[in-house]
Amino acid sequence: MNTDEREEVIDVTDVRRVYGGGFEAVRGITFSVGRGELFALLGTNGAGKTSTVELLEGLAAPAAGRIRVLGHDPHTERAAVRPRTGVMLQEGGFPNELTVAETIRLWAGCTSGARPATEVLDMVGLTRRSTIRVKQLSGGEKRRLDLGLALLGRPEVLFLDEPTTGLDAEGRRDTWDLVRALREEGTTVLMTTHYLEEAEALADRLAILHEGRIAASGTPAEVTAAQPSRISFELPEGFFLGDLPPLAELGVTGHETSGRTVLLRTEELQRTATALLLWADRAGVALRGLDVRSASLEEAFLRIAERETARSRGESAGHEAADTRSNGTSTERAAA
Ligand SMILES: Nc1ncnc2c1ncn2[C@@H]1O[C@H](COP(=O)(O)OP(=O)(O)OP(=O)(O)O)[C@@H](O)[C@H]1O
Repeated sequence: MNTDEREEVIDVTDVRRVYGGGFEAVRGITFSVGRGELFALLGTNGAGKTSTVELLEGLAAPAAGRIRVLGHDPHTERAAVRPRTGVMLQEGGFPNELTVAETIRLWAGCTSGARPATEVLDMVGLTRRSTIRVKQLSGGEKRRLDLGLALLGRPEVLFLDEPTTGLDAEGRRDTWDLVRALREEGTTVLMTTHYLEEAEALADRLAILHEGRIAASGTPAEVTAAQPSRISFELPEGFFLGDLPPLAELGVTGHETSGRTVLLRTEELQRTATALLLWADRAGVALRGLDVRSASLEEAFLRIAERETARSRGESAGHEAADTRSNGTSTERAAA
């Protein structure tokens, strides 16, 4: 999409969220989502995903920063935003005694321009479960009902908080297909997920949150391209690692060996792979089990989480050291 044409449907600038006890769960995040885009928020447990989504849904006001959804403040102008958005929370909370169809009709009664219940049931694959009481649904079926309710009002913007948690593989694929179809129709989707293959499959862009801050963002390809690629192979019989050309000259930034299997990491995949294959050719050997691949989103995620955890440990160690220096005499006195 040409950036000049891009219509920002969700616009978040330097937003913070502080809970009652003073804990800062969201520490100054900035991102935007264009119309028809699917944006995924990723992060380890407690990174601040739900805290962020709740702000976008207008359920709470940010402690600082600015949020616009469809051009409005979702908290103070909730009446303008809410009818145009669909929300699937992590915990649905339906009346247990109603059937699936009754639940949809009840919600439809409060939704202007609601889709017919039969259409919603079909979209989320619950047609054959329509007369079942909600309390008898499986966890995955409840997630589908949740999604159906979020879709009732034909939302322009859809917030999905872990939409496929608890779904089996088939249910997850069905949900992906549905989300893709909605995006094709122009729905803007912001979702959180713990499934990195889900983000890789669906997201146009994503952000990885860590301790309330955005640690990485971009298209899935951009986020993974920033991580080293991997080349693995078996060392030919009679050869040792030292027989390869110097690894640094091959552009290798790290390596591991396990038995005869060698794993090389490189940020210059083409150069390293070419040099390795030329070497094998000249040496007249075959590299068995040769596997050349870019980092997956999962690898990128794990490396970013490791890096950020190390950084925050380093920062807190630095602060402790600074505290010790500033209180140095008292520590020394205590030790004395
Ligand atoms: N009501 C609350 N009061 C105080 N702290 C809270 C509250 N809700 C969440 N937190 C804290 O805020 C941080 C972020 O929580 P949040 O639920 O946003 O994370 P998350 O990324 O959605 O995690 P998960 O993947 O586990 O759902 C956590 O440390 C959590 O303990």
